[in-house]
Amino acid sequence: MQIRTYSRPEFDPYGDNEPVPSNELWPAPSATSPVDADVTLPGSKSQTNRELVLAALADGPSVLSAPLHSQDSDRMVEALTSLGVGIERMPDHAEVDPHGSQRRPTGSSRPATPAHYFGADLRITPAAELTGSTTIDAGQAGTVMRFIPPVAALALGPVTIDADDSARGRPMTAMVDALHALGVDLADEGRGALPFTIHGTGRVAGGEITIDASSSSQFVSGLLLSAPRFENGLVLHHSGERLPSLPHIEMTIAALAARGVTVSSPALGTWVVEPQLIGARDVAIEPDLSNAAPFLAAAVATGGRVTLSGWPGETTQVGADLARYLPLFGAEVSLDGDRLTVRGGERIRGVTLDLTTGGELAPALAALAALADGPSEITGIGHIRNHETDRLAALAAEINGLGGAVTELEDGLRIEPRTLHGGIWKSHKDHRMSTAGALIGLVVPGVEIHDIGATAKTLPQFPELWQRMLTAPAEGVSLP
Ligand SMILES: O=C(O)C1=C[C@@H](OP(=O)(O)O)[C@@H](O)[C@H](O)C1
Ligand SMILES: C=C(OP(=O)(O)O)C(=O)O
Repeated sequence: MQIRTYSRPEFDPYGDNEPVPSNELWPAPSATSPVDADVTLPGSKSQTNRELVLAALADGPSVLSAPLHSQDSDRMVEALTSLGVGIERMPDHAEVDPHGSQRRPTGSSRPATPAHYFGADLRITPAAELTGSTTIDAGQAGTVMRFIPPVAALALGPVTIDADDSARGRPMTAMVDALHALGVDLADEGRGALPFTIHGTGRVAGGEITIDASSSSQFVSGLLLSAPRFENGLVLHHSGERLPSLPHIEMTIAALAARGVTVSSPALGTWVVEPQLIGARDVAIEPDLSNAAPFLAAAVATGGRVTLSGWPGETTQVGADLARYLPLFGAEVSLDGDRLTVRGGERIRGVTLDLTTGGELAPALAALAALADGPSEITGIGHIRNHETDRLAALAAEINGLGGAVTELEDGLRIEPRTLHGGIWKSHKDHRMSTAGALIGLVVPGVEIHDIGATAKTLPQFPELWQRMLTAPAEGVSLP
């Protein structure tokens, strides 16, 4: 067992030593031959939840096409609805081709059905006035707990924001301090954590503030998304030593720009937003490239091929970096139009990787590294101890539980090559832990995942899609 000195205090990597009920175990399917599959995935969580917020604050109705439908997006829809925003599920596209070709619904001016269409489009109608007197459940969604408080501050009346027990420990101090500094009346009893109540007056003064966003980029994104609606706009400085997940901040700035809002950055770690209208706009959501990580890594793990359709030509999604990370493990990556293909090599190489910008990809890449024939070091990801679980502790515990040799570093993992064996892999209520375990289970017989249901956070179809990747490769992978 590794000595853990850095873990989140409440983290218990081995669980409570209670036996896991066998009916809650999901036997991870084994790949009996190299995977050879076409895959289609639903919309990006990060884009869906940003566009929901921006559409709610915009100057007219917007339609989101091919949004994600999952726990995280449902929590965002419920939060905005309870503040008075109109969100309507539009009738399903008339002709859905789940295998990727683009078709226009008959007799409709709506855009062609995107290849990654997995459920209703959404029409969002902003409220004339956001209303409080409500309680919002952020569930496990970091995007809800960090994007909604500034929106709630714009509402009239008290808004209490809470989260799942497992998520109440995620950092919120930067947001609490920011809102106080912006003149918002927020009662958190000095805890700097959820739950807290914001007593909105229908307006936020705005101004110049400094925060430490080193524990999550979502504080910056959350403040920028609402800033155009602050009376004096926002000048935001980040003061901490590091700033993780920069592409997610770029995604926020790009989403604002597409709605006519300019965010200037006169210096590194400073953003300026003038008070202005947020434009109404119809937006097509891209497939979730972070959720693509375990699927594309499956090609590498099995020495096979996986092709993902709907790969965007230009994107701020950090998952796009998989195209340069997977070759480090020995894969070949090629792009043909919107189809990205990953082919695994004869062996899986160990890697040295700084994942500061893409911590979200760490569970899948660490699982792949645990299957490599050489040592790996993945660093720059101390902040992922603040994700759904302490991911560094959880990955070390679960990989070591299968016979691996993983050492926790302060900001990463060192992974030595070992032959892994079957056993129980706990998800720690973390969707990316569930999918990382499934990846290892492809090539290590007898891996059983506790709580595959955790994948509902961002990809409720994961078990079916994963199974189909193995059993229906010729037809492609998709759900009707
Ligand atoms: O803004 C976003 O959509 C996200 C930002 C990142 O958060 P952190 O900066 O906390 O890592 C990422 O890990 C998370 O999954 C989604
Ligand atoms: C860290 C993640 O989620 P959240 O948006 O809840 O922070 C994640 O999806 O990997």
